[in-house]
Amino acid sequence: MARLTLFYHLQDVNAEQAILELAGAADFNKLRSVDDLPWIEQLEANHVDVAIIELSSLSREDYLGLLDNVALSNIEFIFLSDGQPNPNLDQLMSHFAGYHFRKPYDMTLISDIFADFAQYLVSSPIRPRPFSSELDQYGLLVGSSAAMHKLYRTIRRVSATDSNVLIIGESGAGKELVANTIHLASPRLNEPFIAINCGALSPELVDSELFGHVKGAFTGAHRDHKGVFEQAEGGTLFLDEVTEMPIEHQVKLLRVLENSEYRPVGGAKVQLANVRIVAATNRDPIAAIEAGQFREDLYFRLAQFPIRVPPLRERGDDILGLAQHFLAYRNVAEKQNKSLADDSAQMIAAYPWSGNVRELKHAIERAYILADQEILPSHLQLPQASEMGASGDDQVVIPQGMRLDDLEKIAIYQALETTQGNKTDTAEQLGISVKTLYNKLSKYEQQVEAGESNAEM
Ligand SMILES: Nc1ncnc2c1ncn2[C@@H]1O[C@H](COP(=O)(O)OP(=O)(O)OP(=O)(O)O)[C@@H](O)[C@H]1O
Repeated sequence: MARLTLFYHLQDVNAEQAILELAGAADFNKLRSVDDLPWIEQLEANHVDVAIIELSSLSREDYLGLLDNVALSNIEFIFLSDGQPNPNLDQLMSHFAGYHFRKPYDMTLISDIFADFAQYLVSSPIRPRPFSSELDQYGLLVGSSAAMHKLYRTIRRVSATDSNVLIIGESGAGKELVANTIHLASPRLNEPFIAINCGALSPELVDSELFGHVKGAFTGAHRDHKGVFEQAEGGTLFLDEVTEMPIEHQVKLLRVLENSEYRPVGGAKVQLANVRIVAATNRDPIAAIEAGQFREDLYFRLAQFPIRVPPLRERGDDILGLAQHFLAYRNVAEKQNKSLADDSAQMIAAYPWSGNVRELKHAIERAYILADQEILPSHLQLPQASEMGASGDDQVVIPQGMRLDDLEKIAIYQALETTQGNKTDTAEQLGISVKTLYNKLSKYEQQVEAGESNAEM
């Protein structure tokens, strides 16, 4: 196995010496930054696994150079600073699940973190096997790449606390799985996990959905109704697509996050919420604030601990690994043994995937339905790069005797792809309500996971 490389860019010579002598650093080749080249360029030019960077100040230029820089996305970062507030570094941390330590540095901790990195940064090549998955799993998340292991470690750390968490990631990257995994890894795991989609709350009922109502509070309130804060009492409340909540309603969330108090509609008594909040967005929250769609004060309340979910395209061998994983689960559920042809595996590995794991999952599901035994490239129906984004010729060849519900599933997956995972647009395109779409998607997930795809009559 090749040795891992530790890049260091440090100004404090004593700290530099202490870091190089750490036991945890022993397994790394060491690469010192040179003075006459910006350190980001040096990182881009070398194969680096871990970078420890001491910054008296992180410039705006550095921040932009780091942000969404695919070349750097698989590097584990540790930033060291003198502790002076630095907005660029703060913003960077809201996108990166990296470490930031302030002076005086805890060398034992840094050594442990190096050792932790060394243990996980070993990538094992995936040998495609049709009937079993080879990927590591943490909670509900599957993946063996360095990017996923970094995510697992972040989740493990945040789960032990009661901080609010803001999960930032592209559509379909696995934000809900991350939220659910945080709950499962937290001391609240035996209490409820309640998820709501903030973009799908009906404007008239938003108070009632969040805080509940008492019987007779308004026309149609025939009995008491528990809002999501009460349903999640003692557990975790997942606020999905939080930036999609109309801005005028966001203040309602802010109030309850500030003092934990809420009052059901029509109720006389104020209730106290004991709920851990995990929120998610597929937008850049800073951009949403700048665009006037997201309250800055709510952002700061929610983002006590920001977590970035790596997009699928940054997960290396996990891409083919996930394809195998979804296929293996489907085979077990259907009691079949369909396999991926070699050229299909190559096609999956080489395909320019977006950030969306759902897209890959759907491609496998669709191909599974279309293939009799061996999944050929034509079954995958992956648009050529030149066709991506264009409407193209989307004809699906429907095998004879295909079940109506499979046909419906293909139509839903296809529509989700054309809308890039936007559920409101998908529902509209298909002529169904967003709620129906959610119900159908959650049924498909349960079918695959519980192995019941053929059980319904
Ligand atoms: N690491 C993973 N391992 C296994 N399945 C995954 C992983 N990440 C995502 N998925 C699958 O991809 C789909 C999308 O995941 P999820 O709903 O958590 O994403 P999301 O980011 O919350 O999506 P959206 O932006 O639409 O709300 C689900 O079917 C989920 O099971």
